[in-house]
Amino acid sequence: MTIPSKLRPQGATPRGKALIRIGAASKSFALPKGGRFDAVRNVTLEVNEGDIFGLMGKSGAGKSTLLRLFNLLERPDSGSITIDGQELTALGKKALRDARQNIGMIFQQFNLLQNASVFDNVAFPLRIHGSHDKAQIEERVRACLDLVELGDKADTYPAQLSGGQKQRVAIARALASKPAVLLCDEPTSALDAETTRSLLQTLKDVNQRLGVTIVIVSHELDVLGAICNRVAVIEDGAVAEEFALNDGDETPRKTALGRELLQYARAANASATSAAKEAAHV
Ligand SMILES: Nc1ncnc2c1ncn2[C@@H]1O[C@H](COP(=O)(O)OP(=O)(O)OP(=O)(O)O)[C@@H](O)[C@H]1O
Repeated sequence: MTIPSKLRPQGATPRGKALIRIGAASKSFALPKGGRFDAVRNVTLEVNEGDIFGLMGKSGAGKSTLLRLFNLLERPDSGSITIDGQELTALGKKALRDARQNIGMIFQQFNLLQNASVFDNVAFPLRIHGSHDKAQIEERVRACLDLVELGDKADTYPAQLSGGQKQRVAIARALASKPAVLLCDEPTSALDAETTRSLLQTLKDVNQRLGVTIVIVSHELDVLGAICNRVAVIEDGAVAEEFALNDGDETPRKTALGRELLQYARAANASATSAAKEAAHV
């Protein structure tokens, strides 16, 4: 897939620089019978520009809550959330709305507007952020739909699409405002294995060719092993360990999940290498 340069995020920082800083963030929820539950506990994390950063952990560990702190869908009780140099918790409503244009998000259940066409779903974030230039919206929506290979589906409605196609529309919508960051909450959990593979390839392309930094929550180790360069293992709302997938052989991992993930990453690497070799012989 070739991604035209006009789709590249504006103001992208050089690869390798810290783009996201979560500083000692905590989040608790009120329990129905009184008291509070600590879903995220004192998390400090850095995600570098160009990373595909995975948040892994058992069910209920706090992964989704942590991810939702990144764009203040959940506001932390304490701590800071800095994206592209802006501390989000310090921003007023309008400035936060603007800052969120730099942070796209996709969800397990796609969250598309059912009564709107594919075109209007992708145009939605542009229109609500005050873009009134029809020609510009048209150009941007078409470019985003081409990017996810759904250029021919602009006039169809979500109900007429497969799960994989719905998630592609969600990606196109998330990229419409040229964000530097894409947050993915269990993006492949509702998809079959083959559709998952092709969607992961799209996310890799978005990362490598557009330079979009990706943070992905998944309970599927094969998914994280196939696309992440760095991961954090979340246990009881805290970071149990954090590591780069390519330094796994040298450093013993602290957690069982960390060790298991490395096996998946090696398997993904081996299959990518053999696919490349096969392709080279064709
Ligand atoms: N809005 C909320 N109100 C009360 N408790 C919540 C709320 N959101 C999350 N929690 C609780 O916080 C904990 C962490 O939830 P979270 O969804 O972040 O976990 P997770 O690691 O993403 O789990 P899963 O993989 O099952 O989605 C859970 O015990 C959950 O019940």
